[in-house]
Amino acid sequence: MGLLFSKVWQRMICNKEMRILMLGLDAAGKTTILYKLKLSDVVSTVPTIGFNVETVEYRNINFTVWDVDGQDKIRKLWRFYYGGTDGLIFVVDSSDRDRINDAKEELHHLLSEPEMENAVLLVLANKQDLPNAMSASDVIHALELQKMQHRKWFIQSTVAPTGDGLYEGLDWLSRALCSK
Ligand SMILES: Nc1nc2c(ncn2[C@@H]2O[C@H](COP(=O)(O)OP(=O)(O)OP(=O)(O)O)[C@@H](O)[C@H]2O)c(=O)[nH]1
Ligand SMILES: [Mg+2]
Repeated sequence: MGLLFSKVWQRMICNKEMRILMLGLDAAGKTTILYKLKLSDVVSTVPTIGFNVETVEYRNINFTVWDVDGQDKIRKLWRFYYGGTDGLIFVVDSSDRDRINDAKEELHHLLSEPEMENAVLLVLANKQDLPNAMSASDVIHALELQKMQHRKWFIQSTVAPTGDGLYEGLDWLSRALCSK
């Protein structure tokens, strides 16, 4: 698995600085995914503002995961740290039917930010191993992805702890970003 991922990252090197942000509700699987990618050591920091930021730097790629709990003050901070995001990875707990609507609202709120204007969107329908998980097409409808007219997006089913689907998702992202 490590080898496959390193190939994906090799392809992501296209002589461009890239900012990739990974977000999603709490417990969606973001940290698990970040570790699974094992690019190098994940740097986890708690800045004075009091929330977690996890970053991975690999050549031209800056990969950042923010703890987001729907607070507007955190969204305002992205603006401070980042001029714009090239790729947004939005992680969903597909088994959490109770909160899929919250995830939808969070996603659409995020995408309405000016910094996200040119971002391509990769949705990871995570936790597909759980018996009650929604399928990727259920997640498309629940998140109303089909309504997005002007954004390049892709959905991928994943199981973060085994890495299933991550390669395919990142492969799409690298192609989408390098052809931008
Ligand atoms: N069954 C199953 N469990 C998963 C999967 N992905 C993550 N988990 C578990 O879900 C829990 C939350 O995962 P995290 O990676 O900590 O989630 P997170 O998005 O980083 O959560 P916050 O840091 O709280 O925002 C952990 O117990 C993971 O082991 C998956 O695909 N399947
Ligand atoms: Mg986390």
